[in-house]
Amino acid sequence: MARKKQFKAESKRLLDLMINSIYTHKEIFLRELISNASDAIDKYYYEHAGHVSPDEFSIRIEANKEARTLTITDNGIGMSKEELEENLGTIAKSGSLAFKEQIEDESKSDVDIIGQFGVGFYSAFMVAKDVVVISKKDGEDMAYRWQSDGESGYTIEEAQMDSHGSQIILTLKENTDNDKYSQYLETYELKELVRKYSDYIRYPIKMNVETSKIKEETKDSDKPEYETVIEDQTLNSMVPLWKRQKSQITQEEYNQFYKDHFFDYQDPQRVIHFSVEGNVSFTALLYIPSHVPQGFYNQDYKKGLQLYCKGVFIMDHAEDLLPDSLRFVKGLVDSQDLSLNISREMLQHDHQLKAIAGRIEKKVLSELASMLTKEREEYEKFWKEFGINLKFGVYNNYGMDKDKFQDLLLFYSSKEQKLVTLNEYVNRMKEDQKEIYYVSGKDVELIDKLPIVQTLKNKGFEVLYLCDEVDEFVMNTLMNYREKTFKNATQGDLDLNTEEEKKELEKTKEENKDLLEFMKESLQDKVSEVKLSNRLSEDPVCLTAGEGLSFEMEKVFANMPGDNPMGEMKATRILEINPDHPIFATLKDLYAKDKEKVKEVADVLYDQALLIEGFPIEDPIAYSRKICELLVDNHK
Ligand SMILES: Nc1ncnc2c1ncn2[C@@H]1O[C@H](COP(=O)(O)OP(=O)(O)OP(=O)(O)O)[C@@H](O)[C@H]1O
Repeated sequence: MARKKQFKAESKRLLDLMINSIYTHKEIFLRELISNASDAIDKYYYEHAGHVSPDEFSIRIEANKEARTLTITDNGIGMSKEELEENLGTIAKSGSLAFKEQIEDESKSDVDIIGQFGVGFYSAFMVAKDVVVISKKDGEDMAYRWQSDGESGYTIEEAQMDSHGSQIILTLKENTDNDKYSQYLETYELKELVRKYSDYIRYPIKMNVETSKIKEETKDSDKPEYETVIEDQTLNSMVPLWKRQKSQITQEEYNQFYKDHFFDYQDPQRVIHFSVEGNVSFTALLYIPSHVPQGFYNQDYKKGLQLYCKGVFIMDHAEDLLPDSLRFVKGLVDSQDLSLNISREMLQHDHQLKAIAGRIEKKVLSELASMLTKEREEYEKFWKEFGINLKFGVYNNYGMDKDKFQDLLLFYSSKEQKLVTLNEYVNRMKEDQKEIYYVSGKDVELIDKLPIVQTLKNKGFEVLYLCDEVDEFVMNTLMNYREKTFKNATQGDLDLNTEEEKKELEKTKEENKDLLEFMKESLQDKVSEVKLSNRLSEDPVCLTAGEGLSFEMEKVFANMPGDNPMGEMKATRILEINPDHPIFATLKDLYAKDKEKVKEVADVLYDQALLIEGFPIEDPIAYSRKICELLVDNHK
C-alpha cells in the first residue's frame, strides 16, 4: 500500500497569506490580542476556580510613542517554552480550542473561550514589524521570550518575568501613505478600538491615560490651575447591558444605551429584550425608534442588527438578521453558537442567521400585536412612522407572508373617522354585506367628499380610505380577509340596492336605453359605457373604472420614474349618471327636443366626472366655454 505523506506548506508564504489576506481591517489586531489575553485569564481562572477572585485580573495596554511600541499585558495562564513553540510557532494551532475541548470532555462547565482557529495572533503582523511575546506559565519558574519579524522565523530564549501571564510587545511598522500605523499609539484611537470591539470582555482593560485636572490647592480660587496627571482608566464596560437581568435594568439605562449605540437623539419608542435557548441560543436587545431615522428611505440606508459573538463585536448591520419589513428595528444580537469564519468578519453558516432572524421577526410582530391591543395610542404613533413597512411585508414575496401582517394593518375609516383594523371593520359589517369597501385617493378629506363615499355612508356602509400609493397593492395581495373580499367602491358593480330599487333602476335603464347609447356614441372612445348609477345619491355623475386596473393604480403607474411601459396602461372609464338627479330629467328632455345639446351636456358631465376623480381634463378652455354657454342659456 502506498505510504501516506504529509502535506508540506511553505510556511513563510502561508504566514504572509495569513497576515495579509484574512482580514479586511487592520485595526482588528487589537481585538485579537485582547481576546487572547481574556482567554488566558479565563484558563487561569478555571484552573484555580474557588481560590481566586475575578477582581485580581486585568489586561493592560501601554503605548510608547518614542519607542513606537504597543504592549498588551495579561496576568492569565501564560505559556511554557513548549507552548510558545506549539501555539505561536505553528500556524492554525489553537491552544485555546484544545483547552476548550478538554474541559468539555471532562464535561465541566463551559468557559466562554473565544479563540478557535489559531490564527488571530498573527494579525499583529499586519501592523507590527516586530513582535515579542514574554510569557511565564502559571506554576513555572522560568519565563520565555518569543520574538519574530513575521518573515524569517522566530526565536525563543529565556527571560525574566515576575508573575504568571504574557506580555505582547508590538513594534509598529513605519507609516506609509495609506496606513498611519502610529495611530495605534494614540490614546483616543485605542480607547475607540476597545469600545468598538472589546467593550464586553469581562476583565478590565486598563490603560494609563494622561488627563488634565484642576490642581487641588486652586480648586476654590477664581483662577483654578490645571495640571496633567496620569490616571489609570478602565476602558471597557465589561458586563454588557443585555447580559444583565431585565429586572435590574432601568428604562433610562436602556434608553441611554440606545442613544449611545444607535446614534439617535430621541428615546426609542419600544425596547424588546429577550433570550432564546435552542439550536442557536442568543440574546437580542432590539429597539423600535420613536421616529423615522434620517436617510431611512435612501437607497444607501443600511438595515440590520449588530452582531456579537460571546461579547466580542463581529459586525454592524448584519442584514440577514432582519426581514426588510422590519428594517426600522435597531439593536443587537449576541450568540455563543455562531460558527464564525476565520476572520470573525462573517458567519460560516447562514442557516444560523436565518434561525435567529425567524425568531426575531416573530418576537417583534408579537410585540407589535400586543401594543395594538393593549396600547392603541402608542401603536398608532408607531403606525404613522413605520406602518408602510408592514404594508410592504404584506405584498413582498408575492404575498407569502401576508398572514403575518394583515392583523397589524390600520386604515382610516369613514365610520370611526380614525384608524381601524380589518378585524374591527369586519366585526361590525352589515349583516348582508359581502365585501369590504375601500376607496383610494390623495387624502382623507378628498376621499370623504367623493360622491360614491357619500352614497355608501348614507346607506350605512363603512368605507376604508386608502391614501398611500402602496395601499391598492396591499388590497390586491390580501384579496380577502376573514372570507370577505376587498372591493374598490369606485370600480365595477356594487351590490348596494334592495331588490325593489334594483327593479326600479332596471326599468329606468330600459326606458332610456337610446339616450344612454347616444351619449356613449357622442363621447366616442372616451368611455366604454354610459350607465345609470346606483352609487350616487346627491351628485349628478361619477366616473368609475371597469374590473381590472383601478384609477389609483393607473396614476401610480403613470408616475413611475424612467422608461416604463406600465405608464401607458389605462383603466376602463364608465360614466355613471344619477337617475334621481334633475340633470337626468334635463337630459331626457333635451334628447326629445335637441340632440346636439345632449352632446354638449355629455361632454361637460364627462369633464366634471374627470375632475372629481382627480384627472386633468383634455381641453379646459372648451370646458369653461361650454359651462358659460349653459349658464347663459339657463338665464334666458
Ligand atoms: N496572551 C496569551 N496567553 C496565553 N496563551 C496565548 C496568548 N495568546 C495566544 N496564546 C496561545 O496561542 C494560541 C494561538 O493564538 P491565536 O490568537 O493565533 O489563535 P486562537 O486565539 O486560538 O484562535 P483565533 O484565531 O480564533 O483567535 C492560542 O490558542 C493560545 O493557546
